[in-house]
Amino acid sequence: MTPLQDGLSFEHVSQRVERLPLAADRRPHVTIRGLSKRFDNTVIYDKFDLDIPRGELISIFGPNGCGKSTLINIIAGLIPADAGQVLFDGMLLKEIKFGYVFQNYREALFPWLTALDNICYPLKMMKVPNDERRARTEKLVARLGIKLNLGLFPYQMSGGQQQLVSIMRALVVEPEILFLDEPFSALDYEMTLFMREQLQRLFMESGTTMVLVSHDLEEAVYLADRVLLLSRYPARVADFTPVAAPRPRGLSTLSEPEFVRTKAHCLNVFQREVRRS
Ligand SMILES: Nc1ncnc2c1ncn2[C@@H]1O[C@H](COP(=O)(O)OP(=O)(O)OP(=O)(O)O)[C@@H](O)[C@H]1O
Repeated sequence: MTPLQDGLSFEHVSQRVERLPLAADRRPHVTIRGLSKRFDNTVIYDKFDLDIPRGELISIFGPNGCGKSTLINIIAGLIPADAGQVLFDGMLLKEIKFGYVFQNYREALFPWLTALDNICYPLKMMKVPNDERRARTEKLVARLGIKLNLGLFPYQMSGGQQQLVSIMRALVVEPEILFLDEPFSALDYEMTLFMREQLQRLFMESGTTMVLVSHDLEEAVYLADRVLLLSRYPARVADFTPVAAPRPRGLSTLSEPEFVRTKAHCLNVFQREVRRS
């Protein structure tokens, strides 16, 4: 067993996990039409259109400040668009269940609640009875194969464990879509590698559509079914690159010729967009 921080180990995440079949149809899960957003005089999006396929993990990558976080924040309803429409299978955000994982897990968890109570919290807001809340949370943790003492408070957990609790809290409501804004950027490298495997496992287990903002091209390609490459603002889709590598992906994936080619292609598109400014 490869020991990691505070009782987490690589062993259980390295088990081969069979990928749940994707939904047979490839109709878009999210449709974005005519999205416009400006901050002061800066136009970040101008009549932006995008389809996000169902059951895929989409990484968003692009030049600094191009509008990656703005895009997921608008889709997730955290900030308003100036114009345009975002629909989820034809429904509005308020009609669906979704989750959001913030970069700053330290501020995202309630420090006075245990891991279990943090994860249960959204169910409490949904007025799910206490017994059922606990049962659903324990079932989720067991299903995901995560070894974590749920009686610990955030200050007793490593950064990775806290972020894992944040992700489980987002998943406990069985969201149709999960948004993650640079979820690992505050973690050290060892924990980042571990958490990538955890996220891949969660994605394969749940089949939830996921939209991830990443600053790390290798991470963006490694985790994604497709990489959304944005131009500088006003942002447009520079490319929406499919990543063909089979799952579960591991360290050997990084040196496979197809993976290396895909990453090089994304880097070329990125550099073209950076030079365009
Ligand atoms: N609330 C705001 N008020 C004014 N300008 C903002 C606001 N939020 C974002 N911006 C600006 O809009 C642009 C896009 O911001 P956003 O955070 O979406 O970019 P990003 O691609 O996620 O950035 P980064 O690569 O730095 O993470 C940036 O130039 C940013 O300075």
